[in-house]
Amino acid sequence: MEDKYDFGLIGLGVMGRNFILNVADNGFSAFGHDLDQEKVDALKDEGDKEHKIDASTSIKTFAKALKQPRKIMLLVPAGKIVDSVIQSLLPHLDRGDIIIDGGNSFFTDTDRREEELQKRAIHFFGAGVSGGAKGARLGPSIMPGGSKSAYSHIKPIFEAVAAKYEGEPCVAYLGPKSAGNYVKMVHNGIEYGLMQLTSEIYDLLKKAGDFSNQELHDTYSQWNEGRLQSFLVEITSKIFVQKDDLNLSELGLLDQIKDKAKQKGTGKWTSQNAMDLGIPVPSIDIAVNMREISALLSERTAADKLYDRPETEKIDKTKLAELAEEALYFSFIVTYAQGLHVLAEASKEYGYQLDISVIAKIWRAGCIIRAGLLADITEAFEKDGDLPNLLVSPNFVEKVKGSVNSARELVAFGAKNAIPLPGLSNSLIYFDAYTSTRLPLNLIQAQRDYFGSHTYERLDKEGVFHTEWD
Ligand SMILES: NC(=O)C1=CN([C@@H]2O[C@H](COP(=O)(O)OP(=O)(O)OC[C@H]3O[C@@H](n4cnc5c(N)ncnc54)[C@H](OP(=O)(O)O)[C@@H]3O)[C@@H](O)[C@H]2O)C=CC1
Ligand SMILES: O=C(CO)[C@H](O)[C@H](O)COP(=O)(O)O
Repeated sequence: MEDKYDFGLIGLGVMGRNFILNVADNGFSAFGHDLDQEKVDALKDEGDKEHKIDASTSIKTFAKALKQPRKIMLLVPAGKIVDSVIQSLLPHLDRGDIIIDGGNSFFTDTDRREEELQKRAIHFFGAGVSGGAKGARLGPSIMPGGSKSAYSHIKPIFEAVAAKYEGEPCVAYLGPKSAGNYVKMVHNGIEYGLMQLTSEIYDLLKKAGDFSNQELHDTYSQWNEGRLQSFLVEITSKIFVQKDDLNLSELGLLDQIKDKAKQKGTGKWTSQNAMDLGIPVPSIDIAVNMREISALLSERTAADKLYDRPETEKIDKTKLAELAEEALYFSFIVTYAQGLHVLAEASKEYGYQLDISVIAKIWRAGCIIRAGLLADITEAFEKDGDLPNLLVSPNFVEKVKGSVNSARELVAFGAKNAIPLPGLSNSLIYFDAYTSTRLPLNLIQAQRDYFGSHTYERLDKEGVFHTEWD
């Protein structure tokens, strides 16, 4: 028994290799498996006196090497590969063993897998991991969901390897079934929204303020020292001054990167599922749309030739940076608000029993959307766990009031000067609509009843009404 390993990891790619090294750094013995001999050999080479690590291309050897109940994490590409890895593992597992899918799997796949494995008395966790390669190596945020009783077996390992925020590990049991995968999916939806916002503000600063890459670096670095402090603002500041390895021109690397953004699906799934739940997330929707529009590069180039655009007015650099900081702060708040709103609704719909303050807490460090704001968000939901929307939190009303007008000014400027600010615009539209007692959708109800007898409700009388409009 002593020779057996505490933890097993399948898929020794970007995330898996780093995660298993992190586990070994924290004093747990760990055994890896990948079909690629080179990756297996590279991991074996990491073993030394302090790190008990081994690996094999044989799934049987891998399973035999693990202590029971086996704790096996998968960090393989989402989709059919996860099913095929589970199938290849099953003949070598015993009742009570635990499989943890750490990848970005779609949440209904996780529910299906959990149900199937339950029949064989195997516990299954969907545990989203965020933080990229560096996070996996040095401390990610981990979002586990699954069987509460089985969580006690993996808790010590996850708490040891997770990022720490003021000493607290950025991992917590989130809820049953696919709760962990779902939360990670929405994390990524918010990630899409924040990335879109930081990108369009970069465009605005360049076009309206003639900011150089060095000035963009200085501005984002300065923002990162203040209330916009976040991983994404920090890395963006660094990206602006990254030199080009290929040195093909005088320009920095960023200026040579094609403006076609790829996507693996988690942002789109967030939008699709939010729509199924009836929760609006326009700041995330538009971020997905913008990646889609960006992919139409040749069509965009052809269309560009057909239309003139107005000459861009210029704004004083200091003034523009001030407006942009306020607008970005406003739209970051709105984007988190939308993501958290989806989580609250999904919790009811799917029975996840999510505690939003705990989710905000474990996002404060380690993950891609970590930000100073998350400490304030945690506090808001600790005060009121049933908060329907961050925008109505007493902690946030003054922050929003103090920044929304800059968003208005820039959205108007962008529209007039043909600089697309879609994330900012959608955040503002969402805010204005969500905070309006009366919207013109009474007219839509009238139209529906006019052409389809769909009925309507009245302000002045209870009940459902239909009018013979003609
Ligand atoms: N990269 C990132 O920043 C993040 C990724 N994720 C998620 O984590 C998961 C893994 O991502 P990532 O590490 O980037 O992916 P990689 O492609 O880098 O790694 C996946 C590894 O799994 C191996 N693999 C594939 N099929 C099998 C199999 N049947 N048996 C054993 N090993 C197999 C692959 O081998 P081979 O290459 O030879 O096929 C590869 O080594 C994905 O779901 C991803 O979405 C989550 C957070 C961040
Ligand atoms: O999960 C992640 C970080 O938290 C991945 O980095 C993310 O999946 C990247 O997504 P996409 O390729 O769609 O931009």
